[in-house]
Amino acid sequence: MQAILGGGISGLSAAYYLLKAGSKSKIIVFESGKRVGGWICTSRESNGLLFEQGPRTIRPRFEAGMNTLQLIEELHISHLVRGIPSSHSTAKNRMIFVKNKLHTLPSSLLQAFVRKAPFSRPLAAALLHDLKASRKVLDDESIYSFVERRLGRELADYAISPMICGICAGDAKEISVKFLAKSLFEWEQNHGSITKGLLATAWANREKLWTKSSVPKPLPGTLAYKAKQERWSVWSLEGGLEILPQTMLKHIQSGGVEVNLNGKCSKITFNDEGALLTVGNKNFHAKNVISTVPAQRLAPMLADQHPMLSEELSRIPTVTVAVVNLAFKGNVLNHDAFGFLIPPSEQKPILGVIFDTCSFPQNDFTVLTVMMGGRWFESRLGSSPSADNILNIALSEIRSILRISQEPCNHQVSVLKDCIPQYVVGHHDRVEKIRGYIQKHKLPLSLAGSSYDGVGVNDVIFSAKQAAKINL
Ligand SMILES: Cc1cc2nc3c(=O)[nH]c(=O)nc-3n(C[C@H](O)[C@H](O)[C@H](O)COP(=O)(O)OP(=O)(O)OC[C@H]3O[C@@H](n4cnc5c(N)ncnc54)[C@H](O)[C@@H]3O)c2cc1C
Ligand SMILES: C=Cc1c2[nH]c(c1C)Cc1[nH]c(c(CCC(=O)O)c1C)Cc1[nH]c(c(C)c1CCC(=O)O)Cc1[nH]c(c(C)c1C=C)C2
Repeated sequence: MQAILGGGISGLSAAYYLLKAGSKSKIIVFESGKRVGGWICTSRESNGLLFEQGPRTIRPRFEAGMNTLQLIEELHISHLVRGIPSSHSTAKNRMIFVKNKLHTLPSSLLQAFVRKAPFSRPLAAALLHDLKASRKVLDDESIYSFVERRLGRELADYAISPMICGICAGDAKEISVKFLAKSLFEWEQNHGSITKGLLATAWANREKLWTKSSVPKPLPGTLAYKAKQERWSVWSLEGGLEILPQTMLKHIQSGGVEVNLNGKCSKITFNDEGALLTVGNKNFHAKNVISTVPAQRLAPMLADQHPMLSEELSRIPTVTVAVVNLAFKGNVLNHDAFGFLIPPSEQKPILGVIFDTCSFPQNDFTVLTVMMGGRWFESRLGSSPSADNILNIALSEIRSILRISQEPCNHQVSVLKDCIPQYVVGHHDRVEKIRGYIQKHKLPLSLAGSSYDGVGVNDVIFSAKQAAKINL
């Protein structure tokens, strides 16, 4: 038997790819909760409105993005895909709230040469800063410190810090530069500055500019091809993103995969035949295990037999995010944008707001999602804020920032406990050490999911595909 821990999108994807590759063993997915999908969760209100609790948009680009689109095709749900072209207002308008004002961030190369508040200089001037700053030889550092050193403090405060909030609800002063800017960091380490590294790379690749790129090109007729032709910035699914795990569940079950809901795994003991899993009060023998549960959940399962591995896994932290979905009758927004983020230096109780219906309209309603907490959950919201408390903070902030005085017709408050891993300084080395330990001890265990190689939906599906390949 091949065991998969976790029935989120990565666990389901692992089962899907094992099945697709023709695995002959019985495949069992163990999911501790009573539903599959993990953080992908869409709810439908009684008046038909859709609320997304977790992810709502997926990027189509790069190998992992194209892979997800291929998966969508294989699941026969391409007709539900709604792409947002990069010319759309929500792709162009991403805002930050600084000093009591909303500012649209530059979204084109041209705009980088013009001064735009809250920046005191055009963004392109940061390149001069980079050329003047001396190289600092380091193994890793925080993305905030890297950007502050090389490009200046304003970029670190007003571009990078909110962006890190908008991806992992984390503090840029703690998150590794390798999370988002690995190439830029390497350019400094190898060439002395980002600019010199960029020029050296462009020069080294000058011939490839006119020949075939190494990134696979989508084939005509595929969804990835359509995404490229139509220049999608992001896409979603008509009816909500949860259709993806639901469709996948039906597909893998019809292929013979067993999905055990309420199947919390509490212990893994490796032996000569593979692994013995303790799930509730039952034991299961597996030839190998693909874990897609958060590293901190896997850690206690291995503590008795592999304390060092368990210790390293438990050092990958997570944060909790409070999500408030709000719906209003009519259009209550004065902005046509993706939404806005608030840099942590502003010390506001919310992280940002997504203007859902600007991207995907829902009849005559405005749907907004307010995100709160993250790395600052306890310090800004307290240790266990009530749902009413969270709702009131969200409403008071959107009243003051967006000037919305109308009461919402629908609302939903959710606290997503430990939902996003934090790739803090040293994360890449830690993951290497963890995988090195597994390899050295020849454990029949593969790791996938958001704790290791990327936190987006594309990343985790791709990580599950890689894990399935190893386990064939
Ligand atoms: C608020 C929010 C917004 C997001 N927005 C975006 C976005 O816009 N775009 C994007 O690409 N990504 C986004 N993401 C990230 C994306 O949602 C995640 O990367 C992805 O859903 C993670 O899937 P997973 O299967 O790896 O993990 P999970 O969804 O965490 O699934 C793991 C599963 O394991 C189960 N489990 C835990 N412990 C055990 C155990 N002991 N035994 C058995 N099962 C167990 C859990 O119940 C869970 O179902 C967002 C995430 C959040 C939280
Ligand atoms: C404030 C909290 C959060 C918001 N979104 C997320 C959190 C934790 C989660 C999230 N958003 C994105 C990703 C990564 C997807 C990927 O492909 O890797 C995750 C895990 C996408 C995203 N959303 C915003 C940005 C800048 C990004 C990065 C990629 C991209 O450019 O598309 C913007 C944004 N996110 C949030 C808000 C309020 C917001 C506003 C502009 C919320």
